[in-house]
Amino acid sequence: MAAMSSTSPGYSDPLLHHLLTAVAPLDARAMQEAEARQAQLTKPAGALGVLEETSVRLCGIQRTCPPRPLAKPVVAVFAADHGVHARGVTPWPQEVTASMIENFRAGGAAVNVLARQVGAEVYVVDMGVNADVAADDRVLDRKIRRGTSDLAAGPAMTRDEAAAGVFLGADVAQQLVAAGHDCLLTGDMGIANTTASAALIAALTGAEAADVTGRGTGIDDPTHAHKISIVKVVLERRPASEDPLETLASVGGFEHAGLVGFVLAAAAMGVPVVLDGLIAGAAALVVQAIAPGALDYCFAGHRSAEPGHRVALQHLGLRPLVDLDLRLGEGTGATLAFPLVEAAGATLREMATFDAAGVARK
Ligand SMILES: O=C(O)c1ccc[n+]([C@@H]2O[C@H](COP(=O)([O-])O)[C@@H](O)[C@H]2O)c1
Ligand SMILES: Cc1cc2nc[nH]c2cc1C
Repeated sequence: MAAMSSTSPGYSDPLLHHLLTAVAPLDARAMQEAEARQAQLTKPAGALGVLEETSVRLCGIQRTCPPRPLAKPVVAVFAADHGVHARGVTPWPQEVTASMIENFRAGGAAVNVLARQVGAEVYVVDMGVNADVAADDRVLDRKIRRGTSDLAAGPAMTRDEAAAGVFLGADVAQQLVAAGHDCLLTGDMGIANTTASAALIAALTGAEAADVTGRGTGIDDPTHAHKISIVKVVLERRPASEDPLETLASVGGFEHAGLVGFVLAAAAMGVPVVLDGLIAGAAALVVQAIAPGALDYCFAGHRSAEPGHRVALQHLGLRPLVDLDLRLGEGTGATLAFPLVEAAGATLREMATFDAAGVARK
């Protein structure tokens, strides 16, 4: 990955337009072939449940049936800090974002362990951590600013910063795919980012603050009530006329912006994405608002215990592959779910048909 560029590409709304128009519809012929093949495989129709739909969509994404094996998965952990941290919405000090990056670098975080289990590589992308983070071949410097502004007081970032984040995230996806990665898994790290995620989810779904604001890393009842009141303040101060990029700039985080670009670019390249939890769900709502077809390239890895994630998934129309009460982020849910996506594709590639196996039909 030494070839990965350390400089930022330029950015502007025309570039965003290009990224959006590059997302093609899924390949209908490959999906029809996949459905027909599923019907020939030695099992009662539909008996592989969600794996069947997953396998069909994988064919649509890769534009071929059966789908190619997903041999080189990668998790990109988008990391950033948040001005709203100063409002006391989380019990954890902000420096935990930077120290967890060192833990990722050393291979000791949960996502590193789970990624080793499934043969995925882990990259960290510093989108806006409020600390000096050393870049190396696994920790990429894409820092826009050292943390967003306080979203309760005004916009978290400028529209240009949000667009920059989208392009930086897209650039990371492009470089990972150029390096041979064939399935992109989303991850995130950012103390206080569940507040920004709740605000994004409420803004983009119309849900009430109280229905999307959870306990994040773990907060008591008074802090939870305070966090809900902060999200309410954010929703009230937003202008009604925002477009999705403005909403991202207004209430999101730099990691959300990076994730938006990462997902859009993966879709534009025809590469499947496995989404993680609450933070990825919030970013995916921005993607849905600007390029709904890009969601066809996304699998919801899991459902987080955070209430806002349930709301986000419903609005996205995505069914989570696993539901294990995880509420960690980092890409842990996406990484755990990745083998299910690959298993779905393997059924189409490897299962015998009724004719080949000589099994009688009903
Ligand atoms: O992904 C999730 O569903 C999720 C749910 C709760 C917490 N997190 C992680 O916890 C951190 C933010 O929590 P908080 O309480 O500081 O807002 C951030 O690093 C997230 O990755 C992540
Ligand atoms: C320790 C710790 C690890 C995390 N991983 C993702 N978010 C996190 C938040 C905390 C506090």
